[in-house]
Amino acid sequence: MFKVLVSDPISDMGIQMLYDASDVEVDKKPGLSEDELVAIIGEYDALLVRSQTKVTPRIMEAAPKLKVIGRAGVGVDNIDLQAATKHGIVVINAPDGNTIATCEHTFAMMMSVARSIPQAYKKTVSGEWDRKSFVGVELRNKTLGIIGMGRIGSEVAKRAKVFGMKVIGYDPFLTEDRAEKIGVKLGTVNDIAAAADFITVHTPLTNETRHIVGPAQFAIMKKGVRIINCARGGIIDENALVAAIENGTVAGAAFDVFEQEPPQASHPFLNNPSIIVTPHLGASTVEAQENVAIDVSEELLHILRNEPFKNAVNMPPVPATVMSKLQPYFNLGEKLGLIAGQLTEGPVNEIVVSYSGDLADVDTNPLTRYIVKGVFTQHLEGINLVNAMHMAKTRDINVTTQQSSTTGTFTNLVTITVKSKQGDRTLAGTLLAGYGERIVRIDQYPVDFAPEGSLLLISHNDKPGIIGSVGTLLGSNDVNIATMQVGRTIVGGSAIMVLTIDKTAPKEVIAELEKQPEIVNVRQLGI
Ligand SMILES: NC(=O)C1=CN([C@@H]2O[C@H](COP(=O)(O)OP(=O)(O)OC[C@H]3O[C@@H](n4cnc5c(N)ncnc54)[C@H](O)[C@@H]3O)[C@@H](O)[C@H]2O)C=CC1
Ligand SMILES: O=C(O)C(=O)COP(=O)(O)O
Repeated sequence: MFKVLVSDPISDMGIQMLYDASDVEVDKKPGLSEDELVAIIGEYDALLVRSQTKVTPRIMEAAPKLKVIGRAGVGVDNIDLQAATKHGIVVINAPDGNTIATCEHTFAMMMSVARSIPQAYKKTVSGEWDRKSFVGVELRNKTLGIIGMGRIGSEVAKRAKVFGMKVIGYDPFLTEDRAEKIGVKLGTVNDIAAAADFITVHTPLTNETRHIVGPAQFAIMKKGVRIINCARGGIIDENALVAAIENGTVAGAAFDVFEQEPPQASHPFLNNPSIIVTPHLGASTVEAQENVAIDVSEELLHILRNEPFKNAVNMPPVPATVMSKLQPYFNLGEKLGLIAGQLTEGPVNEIVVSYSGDLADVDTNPLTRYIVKGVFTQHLEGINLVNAMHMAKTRDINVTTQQSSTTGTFTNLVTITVKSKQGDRTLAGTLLAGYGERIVRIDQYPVDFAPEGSLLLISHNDKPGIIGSVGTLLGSNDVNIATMQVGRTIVGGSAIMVLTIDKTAPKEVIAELEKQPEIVNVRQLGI
């Protein structure tokens, strides 16, 4: 039974599939402190959050069973991604479900700041009929500057065009083609600052975007500009904004997010008549909350059940075209790693992977992850696809890959060499049409077997009678041989025997085998 902790208010309708799953138990405990979370997180396999729960390294250290943190929303700045990767915890988000809600909230804020709706409402309900103080501005023919043209920024741009606004956009990933398609002029942050009547930001908060709108930008803005932030507190420098309102440059601002949430009562925005605020409500619609909870629950179930999942935040994304080419090789890669890892003596220094044939011209990084995970599986506790590369890096283990279109005998070939001080071990495998995964080389020996079940790898001298004596010894100990393969490079030289056996051979039987003349060593491998 998988235990899921929901530590923020998340739509019940959206997580219905978790309640319905027979292998999942859901606990809803919103509003826990870090200490309270640390005390209970150890029993959970999954944690589901929005933006309130700060998922700190301390919480992850106390969570040996935690496999996945699901963020029902976009921003993952409340989750320590580095710590999650280190602990092998997959972090997923639901990036699409709240785009429209946040875009519409941005528009609501823009309209509100253009027409002073919250200020006018406040006066009107207090009994004052003040029609003079609230003369607004129209959006039509005004210039809107958008910093961050991703999902939300692009939707804002579309709506602005319908309102008759000119739009200038800045985003390092916005191509001229795409900008033209959505009718947006490209510009820099300073171009936007100098030309815009309204400026809205839609980037994540990163080192580059922190205070991307600061004193230097306010200094070149047009008088009467209005500023909107429905993305993250800190993208716009809060103090510089207050100063720009005081010196008459900025006519008004609308903020849904703050550098510190919730803001302290003394925060300068809270008693400034030119600034309107909402308490991080961008994604708070019934529809968005249902969407994000459904999306994240679906992925969460896949991860808990070890099923393929789309993209995780702390793993590089794999385009669908690459995924369809690579997926058939994942199992082969992991098993090659698993066998090579078990054969290697002493600490691993380096892993060299070479891909050839069909794998020559595809991004094989995701497959390398499976191989590296396989190599470490028997040696490092908690290794998984999320932390495999991180584990290698933090242990100074070089992972290098090569690609070549030379096919040789096989249409595709994955060869891995695991290097240690005690020597190198090399394995090669292929996907054979109609036969599935085959291991076709161990060190210098050509072999051909399916990597499954229990394997016995026997290094021996190529002398008559050895195969018979191995068979007799195993048979008399009730160990049934399913398949047997012998590999040698020269007649009478050193050779290996690969046996697939129906059940694990007892230790005494392995010891007995090792005593046989001409047998050099015997390794039992689990795959
Ligand atoms: N107020 C709220 O409740 C909500 C706030 N958000 C915030 O909105 C942000 C944007 O969300 P989406 O549009 O869904 O994300 P997105 O990932 O689709 O778009 C973000 C865009 O910012 C761009 N960007 C990154 N660094 C930049 C830089 N230095 N300068 C200019 N552009 C840069 C990226 O290239 C990307 O196109 C999220 O990161 C989140 O922080 C999202 C949902 C709800
Ligand atoms: O999705 C996001 O990035 C948001 O900021 C929404 O946050 P929330 O889920 O409403 O706490």
